[in-house]
Amino acid sequence: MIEFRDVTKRFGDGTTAVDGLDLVVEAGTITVFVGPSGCGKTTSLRMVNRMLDPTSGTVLVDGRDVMAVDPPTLRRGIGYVIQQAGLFPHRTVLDNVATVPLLTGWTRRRARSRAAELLELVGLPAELGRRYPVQLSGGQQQRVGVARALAADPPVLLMDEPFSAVDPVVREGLQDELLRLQAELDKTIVFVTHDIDEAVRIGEKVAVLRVGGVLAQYAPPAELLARPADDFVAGFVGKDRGYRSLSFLDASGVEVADAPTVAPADGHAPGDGWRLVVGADRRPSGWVAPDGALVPGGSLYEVGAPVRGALDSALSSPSGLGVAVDAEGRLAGVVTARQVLDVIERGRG
Ligand SMILES: Nc1ncnc2c1ncn2[C@@H]1O[C@H](COP(=O)(O)OP(=O)(O)OP(=O)(O)O)[C@@H](O)[C@H]1O
Repeated sequence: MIEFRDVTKRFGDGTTAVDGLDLVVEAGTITVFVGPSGCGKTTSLRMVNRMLDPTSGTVLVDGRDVMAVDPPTLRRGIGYVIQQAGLFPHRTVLDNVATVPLLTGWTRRRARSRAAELLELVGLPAELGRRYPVQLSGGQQQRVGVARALAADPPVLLMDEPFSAVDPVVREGLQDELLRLQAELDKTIVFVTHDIDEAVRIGEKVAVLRVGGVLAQYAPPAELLARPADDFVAGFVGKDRGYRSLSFLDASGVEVADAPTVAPADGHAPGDGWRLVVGADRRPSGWVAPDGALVPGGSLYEVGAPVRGALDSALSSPSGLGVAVDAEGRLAGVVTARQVLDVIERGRG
């Protein structure tokens, strides 16, 4: 657990970067600090591992005031990942990851074998270990950065805009990977970003800061989107927050109905209404229109997934019927947008 108790940081030139921050980061969770440029996110993060010291107030890690622990000892228990990974350019990928274990006195052999395990853990092929950082893509470098921070198996991980230098598709992949890793490793992670979409996607709790380093709201993402504390938070979480909040409501309340289906081999004769093309494996592959034309399907959604996927499936379907599948991709049934909206309305209670 990490606790900020009335923490203020003022720099020599009089800038107040963080102002009276009170906040508890629960152990084993991902907490995201988000806010506009200059709102004190990085400053707050750096007070956890003593790259900066507070002007007043206390930062505690597992109940201990960080000021009472000498920085090298403190940092051994705290991994740190930054934008563009911050890898050593003249060391191989494997040696980059092995750096911290070597510093803590491991033999070279043991450190390298741990590094190889970690590369696998973050989803990188072993042969990349022999390359130099410059020979990797941005996304691969970020993975190496994460592997390096995990090398000493620290209980706490600080991540400062780790994925902001990569394009949106790679970034989503890295976010998924982080969520997968966290499910396995159960670290206490503080993650800084200025991107609200990233914050609500990966954060279990999100702290929104405003310029001047004041905490505007600290809440789980669904609550932040549904009930912003004030106009600043509402503006920051954005205009389509109503739609985005559908990512947090599950679609299991949406009853699926049987769909009229045809087998691919049945041909595409004109007929009554739309029919879903379903193969022998029960996987849907498109629609036959009433005039017999074959039309590609809209998006599919998995039963029990967030309601956003169900609504998108219905809205994107040429027939107006969203297609639900099970975990193996087999047809479960169809839904209309109206049904999904009814579930959303009921969810408002
Ligand atoms: N060493 C310093 N000396 C003086 N002012 C500083 C120093 N470091 C940061 N600041 C100021 O403190 C405020 C908070 O900076 P910080 O880097 O924590 O913001 P941030 O929210 O992480 O911003 P960004 O998203 O742009 O990285 C800013 O006004 C910044 O200019």
